[in-house]
Amino acid sequence: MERDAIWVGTSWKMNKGPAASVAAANELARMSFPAAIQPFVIPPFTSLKDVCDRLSGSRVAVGAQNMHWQDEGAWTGEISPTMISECGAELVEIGHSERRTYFGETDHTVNLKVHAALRHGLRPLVCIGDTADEYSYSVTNETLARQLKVALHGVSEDDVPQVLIAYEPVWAIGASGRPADAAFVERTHNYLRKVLINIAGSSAGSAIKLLYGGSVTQDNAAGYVALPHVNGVFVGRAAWNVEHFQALAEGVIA
Ligand SMILES: O=C(COP(=O)(O)O)[C@@H](O)CO
Repeated sequence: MERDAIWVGTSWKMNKGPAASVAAANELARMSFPAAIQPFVIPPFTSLKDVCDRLSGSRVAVGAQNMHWQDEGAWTGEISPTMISECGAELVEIGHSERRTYFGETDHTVNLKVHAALRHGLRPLVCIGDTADEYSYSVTNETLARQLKVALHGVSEDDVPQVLIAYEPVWAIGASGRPADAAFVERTHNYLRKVLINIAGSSAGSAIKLLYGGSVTQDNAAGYVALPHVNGVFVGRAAWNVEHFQALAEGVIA
């Protein structure tokens, strides 16, 4: 993975069964992406191994959408870091707002998962974000600082640069969301960088990749990436079609 690359990725969320995932992965494997871009896709668990196999040796990194923090055990329905590694994934998404809102993910479990991912050589992609209420009460920064501090608690300075952070306002995600305006993203990412430097020190805190997500499209992606401290975008709906994904990735640096 290119150290200074701009990260452009998509989670397919609960879309694409095994056949559709394999077809998409085959298309992605044939595509080229600008050298400055680090593309990644995050398929559902049922397709993880197939997608990893098809994209192995390509420029597209593959991740899982969630995981448990234990290596094994009586945790019905869960997937462990060892299972994810064995599939060939390099990344794991942790703490997406849909998991926090509907499946009981907490700052504490996010922290356990970050440590587990790093122990297993997986790159954690930690999602943080303020709710619409928090935004309207102007406590966005307080919420994000808390989420970041707990997520990275106990992570060594050496490991911190492995972590990717996606700032995704909950009010910006999905069909009912509205994209955050660029000035707000700029202010918020500046603040996040300061918090990261405060947590991890200047060198490690500056090295962490900070992505923006929430209603990113081909029209607005380049505007976000042009902002200071925005090192990429994490995209949902606008990148589920692989040709749209490629176009969005190319457009980010056009
Ligand atoms: O949830 C995300 C953004 O979804 P959009 O459909 O782009 O609003 C982000 O985590 C990518 O999955």
